[in-house]
Amino acid sequence: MRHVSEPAPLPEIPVPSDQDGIDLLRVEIDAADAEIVRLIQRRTALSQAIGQARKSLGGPRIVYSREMAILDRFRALGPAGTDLGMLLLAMGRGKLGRK
Ligand SMILES: C=C(O[C@@H]1C=C(C(=O)O)C=C[C@H]1O)C(=O)O
Repeated sequence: MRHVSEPAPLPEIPVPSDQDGIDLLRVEIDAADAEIVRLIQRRTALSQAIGQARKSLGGPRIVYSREMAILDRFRALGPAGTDLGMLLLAMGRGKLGRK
């Protein structure tokens, strides 16, 4: 099976000393947010496709061991990271996640 490799470490960001420097960082934040939204949409679609496949194959709705492994990765971002990971898992469940 193909594995997605870990992304390269991020370069340090020098603290800007003027408004132009701040504006430049804001351009990068806007680009990062757009990419984050795109990736969340992609992640949600991937998760829902797997959920639908498992439903039609008669498998479980949720695989807790896999979800724990995913939350481990988000733990690197601190307590808010775990919350974020849980939100992403909930988005992936979509209709399947509702009782
Ligand atoms: C997508 C899957 O199904 C569910 C959704 C997951 C997710 O969004 O990452 C993880 C585990 C399962 O509860 C999977 O098993 O990989």
